[in-house]
Amino acid sequence: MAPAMLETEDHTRDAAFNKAMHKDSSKAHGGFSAMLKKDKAAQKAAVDEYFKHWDNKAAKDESPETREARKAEYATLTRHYYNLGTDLYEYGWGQSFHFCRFAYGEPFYQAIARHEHYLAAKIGIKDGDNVLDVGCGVGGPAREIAKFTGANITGLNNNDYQIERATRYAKKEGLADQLKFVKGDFMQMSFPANSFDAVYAIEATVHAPSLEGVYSQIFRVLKPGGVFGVYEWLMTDNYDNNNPHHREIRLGIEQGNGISNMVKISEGIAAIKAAGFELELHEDLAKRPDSTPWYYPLAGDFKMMGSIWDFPTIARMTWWGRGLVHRFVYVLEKVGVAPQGTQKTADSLALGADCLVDGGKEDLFTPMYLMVARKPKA
Ligand SMILES: CC(C)=CCC[C@@H](C)[C@H]1CC[C@H]2C3=C(CC[C@]12C)[C@@]1(C)CC[C@H](O)C[C@@H]1CC3
Repeated sequence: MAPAMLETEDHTRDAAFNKAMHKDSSKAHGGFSAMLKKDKAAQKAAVDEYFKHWDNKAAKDESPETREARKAEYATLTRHYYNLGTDLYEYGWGQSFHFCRFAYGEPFYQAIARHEHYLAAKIGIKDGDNVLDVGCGVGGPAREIAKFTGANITGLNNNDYQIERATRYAKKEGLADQLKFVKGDFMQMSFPANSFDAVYAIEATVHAPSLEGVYSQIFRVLKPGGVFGVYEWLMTDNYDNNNPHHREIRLGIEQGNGISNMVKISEGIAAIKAAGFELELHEDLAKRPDSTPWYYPLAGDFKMMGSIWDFPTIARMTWWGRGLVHRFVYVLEKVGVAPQGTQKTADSLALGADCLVDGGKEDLFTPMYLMVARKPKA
């Protein structure tokens, strides 16, 4: 396989765009209020840049060239996806941008935290360890794992706005000494070789144009003998790219979630081995016989709700909850309160959500393929 092309990094340009679009909205209390404080022209530029990859590009017409064009601009595509989606994520989901398993009767945020603890335990993070979180979002998992293990965690992220939010939350929770957040492209990390005791990535490395590329970077910065743990987004091996329905699901997930190139489980396993790791454990956690599937909140299934206190969270994710907010956003956009493109972003997230649920129900997709891999000592 040809090595993935890397996009040239320009942190000054990205910082200027962040300032222009988000202004001081990273200080806003919640996602919804932050959403209304953007610069309209900059937001339009982000919308145009993101949707040029998806508009009028139907699954049935997908060609290797369209995929290559997305892969070539993976960093810009993902950065703008999160410029547009972060506030909606926080409003709808909270500060840990990932799915999780649900035990019987388990409340939503408890299950989210347990999923983070599980990964930290599987890779054996200890008090005082120097740990890297690859693609850290607004730092929900890093804060939880720092509290759970006592480790010092560096969060790597390609989006300045998320770094601002993550830094603010860490400070607010008194974790500033244990956590730091660094801007950068995970395909070309600037950390020295052999610098971390452990590395984890929670539903983030799927944004890479090549899993082998990002796993190789992780291998380089991990100390010999160190462990990498990942929850990977992968199409299952039931996925058939020649089946138009399967393809629509995969493309809907990619568009709704800022992904340039999602691959199958077999390719994920091959990539981690090709990067040099010894794969100690791999398992699709979505296949565990849980009574409540990982996608239930997105499917808005109240019957599966673990606690009555989850009602507002789940309600926001039902088709009517989403519909209500999206209509509200439409009106705000029309009267000029919300920036142009907010509605388009919300619609695209909703399409992605429906495809995630279908992908989960039809066993074509998993957001929790667990791999635990070690960098050999010599
Ligand atoms: C993109 C990757 C790799 C991981 C993020 C996983 C999840 C946290 C998101 C996937 C789909 C997202 C949606 C929302 C929140 C975050 C996700 C579940 C919303 C519920 C946010 C509120 C909107 O009105 C609807 C969104 C649907 C999709």
